Parts: sequence; C-alpha cells; structure tokens
Amino acid sequence: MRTLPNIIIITTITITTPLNYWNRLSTKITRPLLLPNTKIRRMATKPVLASTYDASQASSDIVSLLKHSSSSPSPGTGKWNMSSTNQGIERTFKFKGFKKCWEFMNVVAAECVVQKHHPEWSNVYNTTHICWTTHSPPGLSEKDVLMARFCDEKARELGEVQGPDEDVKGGKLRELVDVVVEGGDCCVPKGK
Ligand SMILES: C[C@H](O)[C@H](O)[C@H]1CNC2=NC(N)=NC(=O)C2=N1
Repeated sequence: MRTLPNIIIITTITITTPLNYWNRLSTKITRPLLLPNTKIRRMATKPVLASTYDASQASSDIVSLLKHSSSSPSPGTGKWNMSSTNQGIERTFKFKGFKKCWEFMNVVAAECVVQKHHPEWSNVYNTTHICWTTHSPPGLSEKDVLMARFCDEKARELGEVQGPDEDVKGGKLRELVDVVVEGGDCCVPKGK
C-alpha cells in the first residue's frame, strides 16, 4: 500500500467576521482552531437602511443609539445593537419585576398604535427583548429610531434596572429564557 508523505502546511488565513460572531454561536458551535499566525480582521457592521431614510441623517441618529463597539459604524453612545440582519436595532430591557416590565410593554404598545409601527419582541418575567425594524420598505427607518428613543425614555422613567451585559439575539425566546434563568432573575421565590 502506498503511504502519503506527511506534509505540514503553514499558512496565513484572513478571516473576516463580525465582532462577537463566534461568541454568539458559541453555545452551538465550538470555536474554530486558529493557527498561531491567523489574522482576524473585524468587519464594521453596516446598517441596511430603508429606502426612505436619508443616509447622513441615519448615521447621526444611529450613533446616538448604538452601543460603543468596534463593530459599530462609529463609536456609539447608546445601548442598542445592530440586529443579525443589520436591518434593525435591538436591545434588552430589564425591570424590577413582571408588573413593571408589562407596564413598559403596555406604554410601548400604545405608542405603536399611534405611530403605526410595531416591534418584534419577546418577554420573560421582568425582561423584554425588542427589535425595531421596518418591514415596508425593508430596513432600518426613522420610525425605528423614533421608537427606540421612546423605549429608552420610558424605560428610564419606569425604573429600568441593569440588564444582561451581553447580546441577546433577535427575539429568540429560548435564549432569553436562558439568560433570565441563569441570571437568577426568573420568577422563582428566593431560596427555593
Ligand atoms: C398600514 C400600516 O401602517 C403598516 O402596515 C405598518 C404597520 N406596522 C409596521 N411596523 C413595522 N415594524 N414595519 C412596518 O413596515 C409597518 N407597517
């Protein structure tokens, strides 16, 4: 039988990946083994704007909403993250208990009726995850920015508490449940 010679190939690979890409998937996929001389270049996350949204207006609006991160288009000063499709912005809000969280969601829901604009959201106990994106025309629009600012303001007024310091992605209720339960914030009486 012919045996193949052992060949060691040393190579430099450039991987372009959004920041946190592997972190986000880390519960399902183990990180790839990187060779010592592998370079990782972080790619800036560019928002996909609705066709009605002026690009220069959008960039100044979005900077004030996005969390500071090297994957933001510029240094952000807010608490929102780009959604996985880059067509929306999302963040998690946490409150003292279910009642406050539900009150917040009610206030947001009432404004949705006024603005004729609706969130993609989920709720577990004292935590809600909200994604603002526009369906028609698709992408991030002024309405998303307006509603995100409204949420920030109302959450502050209703005594929002420090949420999980990580991205809870795109309304995936299961992941939100995991964060709430692991963080000890679920509705189980203390000591049980
Ligand atoms: C007629 C009505 O105003 C539209 O269908 C609204 C309703 N709410 C909406 N919500 C969101 N998020 N995107 C939309 O494009 C949208 N369209």
